[in-house]
Amino acid sequence: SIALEHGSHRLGKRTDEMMQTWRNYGLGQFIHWGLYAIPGGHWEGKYYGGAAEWIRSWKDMPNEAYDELYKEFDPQNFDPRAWAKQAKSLGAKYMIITTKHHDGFCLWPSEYTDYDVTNSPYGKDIIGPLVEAYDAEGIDVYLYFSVMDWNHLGYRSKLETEEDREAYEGFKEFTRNQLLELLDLYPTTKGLWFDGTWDAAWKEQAAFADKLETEMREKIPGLIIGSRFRPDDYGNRHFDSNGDLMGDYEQGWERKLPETFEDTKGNDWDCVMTVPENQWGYHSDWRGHVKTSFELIEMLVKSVSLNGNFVMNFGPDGQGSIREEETKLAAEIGDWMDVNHEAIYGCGYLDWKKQDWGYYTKNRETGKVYMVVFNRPLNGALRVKTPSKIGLEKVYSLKEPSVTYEPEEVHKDEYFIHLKESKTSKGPVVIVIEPTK
Ligand SMILES: C#C[C@@H]1N[C@@H](C)[C@@H](O)[C@H]1O
Repeated sequence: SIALEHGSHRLGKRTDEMMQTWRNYGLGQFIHWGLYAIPGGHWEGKYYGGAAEWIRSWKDMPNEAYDELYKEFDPQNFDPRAWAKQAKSLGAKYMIITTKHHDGFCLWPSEYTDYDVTNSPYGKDIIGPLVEAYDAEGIDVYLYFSVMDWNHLGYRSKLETEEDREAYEGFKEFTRNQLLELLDLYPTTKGLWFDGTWDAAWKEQAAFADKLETEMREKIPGLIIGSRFRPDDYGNRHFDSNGDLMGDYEQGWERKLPETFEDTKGNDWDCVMTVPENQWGYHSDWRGHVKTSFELIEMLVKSVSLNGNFVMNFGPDGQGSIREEETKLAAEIGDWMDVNHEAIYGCGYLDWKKQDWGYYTKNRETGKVYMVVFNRPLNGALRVKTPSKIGLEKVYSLKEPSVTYEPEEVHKDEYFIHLKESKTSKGPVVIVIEPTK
C-alpha cells in the first residue's frame, strides 16, 4: 500500500452511538435555500435551464447582478417551525441545511464576511431558528457547507501563481474560521455535509483539511463528516490512494443510487436526491421529469435495503415558502411512512437473494425482515429464497398484522408467499417475516 499521512484514518465502520444513530435514520431532508431562490431560474424574463442554485455561473446573468441580490433577501414567509413540522410528518429523522452554497452568501451572522443575512433587508439569523425548530421536533440537524466560495476574493479553483497561493492562504483561514464559528454558534449540530471540494486548489490541501477535520471533531465529539471533505496526500477524494474510505460514510451518491450491495463496498453511505432531474435551489419552472412519491419511496426503500440513508431535497422559494409540489410529496410519503416506518428506521441490508417483486430490509436490532413489494407478480406469489435452515413460521402484513401468511414451500428453502393485501393500498405493501433459526 501507499504510505499516506492524510489518507483514511480508520479502517472499517465507526461503531459509536452517534454513528449508529446516523446509520438508523433511513430518511433525511435536504434544504437548499439562498439568494438563488430569488431569481428562481429566470433572469430578465429569460429561462435558465441549469440547476437554479448555479444561476450565477450562467453567461446571461452578470455576476454583478447576482451579487446585488442580497439587497432583496427578505423572506417574510420564512417559518422554521412550519418547515420542521412538515419534515416531522414526512418522517425525516435528520435535516441538512445549506449554511453557505457556492455563491458564498451566509445564512448565519458570520464574523468573517459582510456577505451574510445580517446585511440583507431580512437582517436576522436563519440557521439558528431552523436548528431550534428542528431540534424541537426531534429531527437532527446537519450543516451543509460549500468550500468553493465564488464571493471570497481569496478563493481560487487552481493555484498557478505565487499571488494565487498567497490569496488562497487567506481563503483557507477564512474557511477554517467560518467552520469553527458554525460549530460554536450551533453546538447541537450532529455533522457537516461538505460540498464544492473538487477544485484543484483544494485537492492540494490534504494537510490543512486533515488538521481542520480533527479540530472540528474535537470541538464536537462524535461529529459526523462524510467522504467529500478531505483530499488525501495525492489529491484523491472519497477514497484515498489505497482505496480506503475518507470520512465516516461515502458521500458520492448524488442524484444516483447504487444497484447492488457490492456497489456500496460495504460502507455506510447517503444518497441525496432532487425531485426534478437536477434542481436543488428553487426554480419556478420545473421542466423534464418530476419524481412521484412512489418513485421517491422506492428510492428510499432501495437505499435502506443497501445500508444507505435517503435524503430528499426541498428548495424553498425566495419568500421562504415550501412549494406545493414538495408539500404534496411530503404528505404522500409521510402517509406511507406513518404505516410502514418500521421497515425503514433502524433497518438495513439483508443478504437474501434479491427478488423482482421489491426489496428486503432487516431491522438491525430485532432481526425482523420486511418484504417491501413494489412489483406484484401476476400470480400474486412472492418468491422467497432463504439461507438454508431458516424457517418462516411467522409471516404477516405490517399494516394489518391480523392478515397472516403460510408460506408454501415450492423447493428446498424456497417459498411462495401468496399476497392477500388489497390492491387499493397506496404505495408498496410490506410483509413482515420473523425468521426463526
Ligand atoms: C454540483 C453540485 C451541488 N451539489 C449538490 C448537493 C447541490 O448543492 C449542487 O448545487
